[in-house]
Amino acid sequence: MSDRVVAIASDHAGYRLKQELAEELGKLGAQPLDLGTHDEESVDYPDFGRAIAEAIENGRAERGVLVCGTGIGISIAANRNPAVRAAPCHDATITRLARQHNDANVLALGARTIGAEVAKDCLRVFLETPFEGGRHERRVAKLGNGAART
Ligand SMILES: O=C(CO)[C@H](O)[C@H](O)[C@H](O)COP(=O)(O)O
Repeated sequence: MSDRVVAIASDHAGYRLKQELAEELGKLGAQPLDLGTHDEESVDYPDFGRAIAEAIENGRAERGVLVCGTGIGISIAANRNPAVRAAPCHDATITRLARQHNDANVLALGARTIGAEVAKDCLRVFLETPFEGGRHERRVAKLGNGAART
């Protein structure tokens, strides 16, 4: 994989896993763009979902990774931006399908619901799996998202 920019962000619950995944991104050949949070002090996940969405929308990052306690709240926040297709994932299989069928451009993970090794598996699959296109192209187009396919 080339050194594409992948934005990464979390709330307090996801902070530690976010740090591990930022390091993992480098090992996978991507360039992490860390949009916070920067410690475990309590913060609000919508602020970080929005930050990732803006980075995708304005082209600062090609993809995004979000971590909160469950991956749910922060993905809901990111998905309010039409440039984003954020998928909350809990294993490699669902992550693969999120790329192949949904062309997900943001991976959302729950630091309180999955372990670090599973999260790293999800990250690798998220980066390596191409969108299948074909029948899925039409369906993704109907989502109305304007983001480029990557
Ligand atoms: O999972 C989350 C949102 O879907 C958040 O990361 C938090 O874990 C959740 O909102 C609970 O927050 P807390 O203040 O850490 O109890």
